[in-house]
Amino acid sequence: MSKTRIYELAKELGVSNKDLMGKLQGMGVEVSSHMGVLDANIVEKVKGLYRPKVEAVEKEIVKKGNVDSKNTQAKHEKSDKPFHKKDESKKEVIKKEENKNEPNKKEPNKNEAVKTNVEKKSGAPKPKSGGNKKDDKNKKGNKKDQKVRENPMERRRREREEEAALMAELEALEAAERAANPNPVMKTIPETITVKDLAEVIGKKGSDLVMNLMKKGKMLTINALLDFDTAATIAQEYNVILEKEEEKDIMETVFAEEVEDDSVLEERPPVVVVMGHVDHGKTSLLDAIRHSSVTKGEAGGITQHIGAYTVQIGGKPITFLDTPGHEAFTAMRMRGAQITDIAILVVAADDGVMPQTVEAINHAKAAGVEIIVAINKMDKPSANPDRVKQELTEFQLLAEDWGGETICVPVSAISQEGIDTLLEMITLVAEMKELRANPNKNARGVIIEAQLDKGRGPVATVLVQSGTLQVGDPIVAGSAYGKIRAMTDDKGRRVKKAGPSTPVEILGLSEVPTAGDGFYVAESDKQARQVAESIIARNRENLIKDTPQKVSLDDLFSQIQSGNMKELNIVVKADVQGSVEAVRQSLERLTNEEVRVRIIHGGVGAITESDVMLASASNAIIIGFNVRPEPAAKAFADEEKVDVRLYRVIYNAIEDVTAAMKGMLDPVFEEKVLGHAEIRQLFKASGVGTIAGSYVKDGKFVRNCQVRILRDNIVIFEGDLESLKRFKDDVKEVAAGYECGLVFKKFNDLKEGDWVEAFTMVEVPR
Ligand SMILES: Nc1nc2c(ncn2[C@@H]2O[C@H](COP(=O)(O)OP(=O)(O)OP(=O)(O)O)[C@@H](O)[C@H]2O)c(=O)[nH]1
Repeated sequence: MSKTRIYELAKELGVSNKDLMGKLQGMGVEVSSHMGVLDANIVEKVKGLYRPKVEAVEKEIVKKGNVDSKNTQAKHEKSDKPFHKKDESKKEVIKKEENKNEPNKKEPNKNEAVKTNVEKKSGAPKPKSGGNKKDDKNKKGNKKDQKVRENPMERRRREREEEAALMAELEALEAAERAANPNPVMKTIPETITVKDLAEVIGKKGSDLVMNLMKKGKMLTINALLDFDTAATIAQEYNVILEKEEEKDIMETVFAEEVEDDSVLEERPPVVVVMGHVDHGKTSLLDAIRHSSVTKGEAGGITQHIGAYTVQIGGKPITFLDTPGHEAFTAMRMRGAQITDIAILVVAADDGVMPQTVEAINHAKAAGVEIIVAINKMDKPSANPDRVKQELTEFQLLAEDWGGETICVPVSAISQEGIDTLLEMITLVAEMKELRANPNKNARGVIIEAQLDKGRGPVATVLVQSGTLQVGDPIVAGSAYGKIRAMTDDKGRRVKKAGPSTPVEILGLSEVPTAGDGFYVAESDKQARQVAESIIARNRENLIKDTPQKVSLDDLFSQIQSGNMKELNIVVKADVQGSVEAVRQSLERLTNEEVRVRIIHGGVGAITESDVMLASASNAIIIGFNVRPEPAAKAFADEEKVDVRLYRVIYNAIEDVTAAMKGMLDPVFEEKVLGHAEIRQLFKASGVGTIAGSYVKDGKFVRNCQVRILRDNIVIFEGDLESLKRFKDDVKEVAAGYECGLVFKKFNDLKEGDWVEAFTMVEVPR
């Protein structure tokens, strides 16, 4: 019967001699040293004792999914198949499991462990046969016989061979691992991440990651926050490459353009503005409308004034903006607020179409707003509605009863005549326009007016455009933000909600917002504050960067080329109506396939702030004939970067616009001062004239430059330099600190002490 020494069996089982000897003693086998010899039946018993533990550990690993069952089986059957990394982890577990039983035991080195495992599974150090278990068992028996017969030399050689074979297997294992995972996994994470979340990203258990970090000397809890770089370094170990998530612009989140599905849209009331010439009855009409609804039983108040109000007509609400006039309307538009659906154009029946009526028409048209004409003061004996209708035809507003499409309603704000009809017409037009909005979402809208109330703080009237505004909503409007503390409707009643087209007064903003600013409901108070802060920062930047340039003749061509410009809007102001019409016709005729030239407003008189406002809101240029901008309008145009061109001859304006459209405007020249010289002595030379002996004080004088001569700071001559001399010679240039002789073209009336300024005209890029 074959005999096995204790140390040989210990090696075969991958346990320490001490461990094995302990086990043997427990079995009642007498052992004195690790050189002791064991009978085969004892060896089998010992192996039987160790096997369940090994198998249990293996089963556990399979259960954990660390080893796929197929692989395990294959490995039990085919020991010549290359190892997988998973086997390695299994070996680690086996080792740990065994070490647990014997805490003092030194861990065998990696290769030994691998070897032991191979031996355990195959029953032979490195069998090359792919035979069945039975065969293996037989071989095992042979091997033991062989071991017993081996002399120490042979044994060492065999061990070296086994080791080499195992090393080769290890290498193969690593290669297989690399082949199985050729590319690292890419994942994105935010700027910071908790250990737990990072574990999830790299597909590990949080506790495992904590352990790993601990081994590296980093004592972190599962909820500890890691910065991106630390997280990336850790992830790399797991073959995961991390990238930083792009920070989503909070402004984009809040201001994202709304694309609404048709199914979520519901009918909303129209928003109406009243416009017209001064004294034609805008305010009276708004009062009459409000009054008519109050007398029809609407409780509350005429007294309450919140910048907008809603009236009910046949159960259908209409919202009126309480600030009449096209300036207020365009000022809002200039700030980007498009809130009006319908404009009521008030024309006094006894006065007819007047300059501001024309402005109102053009402002409304430029905004693409539907116009309903209210022919007012019909109670007056001098009322002549037909004349009004006639005059309106000049502005492409043809009354319905004259075969056109413009609704004209004769009314009297004083006698209330026709007010009901006017309101009915508004609801009719609104229906035709199919005004709709989604009420079931966070609200958005516009600040209509705002002020600081001593007791209540910033108070703002807002018009909800979509969604439903609610008390408690975190709101942001320009640089103002806050949680809505309270809401009041136009009748002075406390309300909790306000849907589309509803005006309400709100409390709770951090500061007074600007009329025309949009308001948005944010996801949280924090987000509202962050957005407001971003807006403040952006405004600060804009102050430095300045307002963006609007369209100008100078860059018209490049804008046409880039496809940004499909329409050239122009406001024309002239000294007489004839010029306005002449210019309108000539300019509109320049329309070509690429650009439509559109005169959005034409009028007689100086260029006003209202003109600049319209131009700014409609991205238009202003052309003036024999008129100048009012001082305030000039400053306003500079501020708004509106291009204002002034001409005395219509032809020049047409020529400029034509050239601008073709990108062929004449180059622009700018004066550049070269230097100054003082005339110190005068000489007369026959055939030359007067030579001014001068001293160049600063800069330089060059041949053929232009000059202006100043006497007591008054320009007495401006023209060309005939010749520039140093002593008797003509020279190209004389620098500061040198004397020279100057001769001026066709000018000799000089005095000693006169100053000469040399300048040249240089072309500047447009
Ligand atoms: N007879 C008569 N007078 C009217 C009517 N509507 C307004 N008025 C008078 O016309 C004058 C001007 O009316 P407002 O309502 O102030 O006109 P407005 O267009 O608001 O004027 P501004 O605010 O200055 O632009 C007032 O004296 C009104 O009493 C009307 O239907 N009939």
